Amino acid sequence: MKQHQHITGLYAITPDILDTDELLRSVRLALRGGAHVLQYRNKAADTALKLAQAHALRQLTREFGAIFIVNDDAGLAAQVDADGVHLGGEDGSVVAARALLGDSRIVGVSCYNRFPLAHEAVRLGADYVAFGAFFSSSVKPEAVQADVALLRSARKELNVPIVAIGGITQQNAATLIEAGADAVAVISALWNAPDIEASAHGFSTLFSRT
Ligand SMILES: Cc1ncc(COP(=O)(O)OP(=O)(O)O)c(N)n1
Ligand SMILES: Cc1nc(C(=O)O)sc1CCOP(=O)(O)O
Ligand SMILES: [Mg+2]
Repeated sequence: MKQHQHITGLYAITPDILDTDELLRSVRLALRGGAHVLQYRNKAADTALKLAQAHALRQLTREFGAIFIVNDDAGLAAQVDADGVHLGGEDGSVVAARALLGDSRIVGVSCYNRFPLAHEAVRLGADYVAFGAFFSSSVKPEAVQADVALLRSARKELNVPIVAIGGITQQNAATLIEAGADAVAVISALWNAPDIEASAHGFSTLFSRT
C-alpha cells in the first residue's frame, strides 16, 4: 500500500510553540491518543529552531508509526527525512516538491474552497488534497469559507485522500467525515483541550464509526 493511503483519521497540526520540550510533550500526548498524521507547522520559529523541532518530531513520530509532514518547505522535509510536505498556494509547485522529494514521499496541497485547484493538483501528482475552512478558525480568521458540498463532490470525483480543515472540533467533525473527509486537520481543538490525549482519542474514535 502506498503511504499516502494512510492519510486518514486525526491529522494533527502543531501550534506555534517555541519551547521544544513543551512541543514534544504535547505531541506525544496527541500521538498516544491516536493521531495518524502529524504536520509540523510553526509560523513563529526561526530557521534553526524549525530544523531542530522538525528533527525531534521526526524521531517522535517514528516511535509511534505516525506519518510526519512538514508544512510549507519541501527542503526542510527532505533535510529531516519527513514523509512529506504540505503546500499552500504560496509554497511552491507540486512538480518542484516532487522533484526534490521523489515519488515515495507525500505531497499534499491546499485547495481552499476551489475544486478546480484540486483537479489540477491531482493531475500534477499530489498525493492528497485539503479543503477549508469549513468553520471559523481563530488560527486563520481570514480563511475563505468552504462548503460541505465540496467534500461530497471531491469524494465522488477524486481518487486521493481528502483532508478537511478549519475550526474543526469533535462536535462538528462528523458532518465532514460523513461527507467524505478521510482526515480532519486540527490545531485549536486539539492543543487547547484540557486533556490532549483524550481529545486526540475522541477525534480518532469518530473515524472508527464510519
Ligand atoms: C492539511 C492542511 N491543510 C491546509 C493547510 C493550509 O496551508 P496554507 O494555505 O499554505 O497555509 P499555512 O498553513 O501555511 O498558513 C495546512 N497547513 N495543512
Ligand atoms: C492552517 C489553516 N489552514 C486553513 C485553511 O482553510 O486552509 S484553516 C487553518 C487553521 C486550522 O486551525 P484550527 O483547527 O485551529 O481552526
Ligand atoms: Mg503554507
